Amino acid sequence: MADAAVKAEGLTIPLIDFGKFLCGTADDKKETANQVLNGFQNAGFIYLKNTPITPSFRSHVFNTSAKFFKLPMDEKMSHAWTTPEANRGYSAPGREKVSVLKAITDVTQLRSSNPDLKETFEIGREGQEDMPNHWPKEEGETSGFKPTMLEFFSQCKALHVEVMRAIAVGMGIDEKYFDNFVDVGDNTLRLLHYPSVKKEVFKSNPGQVRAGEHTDYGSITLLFQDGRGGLQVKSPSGEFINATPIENTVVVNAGDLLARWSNDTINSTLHRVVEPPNGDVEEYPARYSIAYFCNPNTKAYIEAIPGTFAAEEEKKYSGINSGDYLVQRLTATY
Ligand SMILES: O=C(O)CCC(=O)C(=O)O
Ligand SMILES: [Fe+2]
Repeated sequence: MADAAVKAEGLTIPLIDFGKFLCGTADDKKETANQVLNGFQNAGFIYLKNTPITPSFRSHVFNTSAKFFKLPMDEKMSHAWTTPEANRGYSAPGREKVSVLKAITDVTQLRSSNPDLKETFEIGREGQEDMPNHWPKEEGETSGFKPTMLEFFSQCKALHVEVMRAIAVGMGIDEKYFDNFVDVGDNTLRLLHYPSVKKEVFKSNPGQVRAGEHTDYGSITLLFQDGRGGLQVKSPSGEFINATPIENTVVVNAGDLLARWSNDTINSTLHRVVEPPNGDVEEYPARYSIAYFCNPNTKAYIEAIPGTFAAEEEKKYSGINSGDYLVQRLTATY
């Protein structure tokens, strides 16, 4: 059994040694794969330690991200996010309101009441001619930004493939079953900055959050958080539970498309970012996190994974094109 990273109100999020999947004995590998799959089938969330992404590189990526957010607003706005199809660039605080509501009018109402207290910068697969990435100038504080982010993108892409292999092994299907579905790397690297905020802001607006409750859309999300706290995951009994940071772990959660792909045997669980837990301050410091949203290839056709249904009529969803699904979801969010 894996240790628990989080355990409260019927929510158990396992802390899994992923090194044992990558480099362990055959038994270690199978046992770890089972832990990964069980975590996604129950909490919808897992914590991974001992991934190939080193602590020193991770910290370099966080430092590089912070330098981008320190740029003047007009420079950041010159890289503004434009369309759901491209899903690249900078979003100023209040621009995106993630929400469980899908109607655009409702999202607009929500956005004007309690905007998310965050700014983000999104990077997609490099080299897509019709959707170029935005890159800050390779000079001054942001010199080295592009090679750092491209390297991180590619390390995360590789980790996605390995986590999908663990799911396959857990399911008892061919370890490489998902490889051809995820090899292109149609993923999104999102840098997040939650600016420092006075405690008073939360006190005077009980509904105020740093990021509203939502599920992610794709296959899995690799979430790298700093030590500030505030991430919460919804338990089966409906309570939001702190997903307390554990140094050098990667929080991984299943997204809606993986839930659908697994015929709802895997859970895509609601989560949000709220006022940090240690409230004995006048002002909370800034929080930084990085979400790497993994998706099946844009062109992949997604229908129930073998073994997640016994008979045709047990398939809960019709097949769908991955890219169409994601654009549809993103269109409702911005
Ligand atoms: O910042 C975090 O810890 C969570 C971010 C998140 O859930 C998202 O961007 O989808
Ligand atoms: Fe999320």
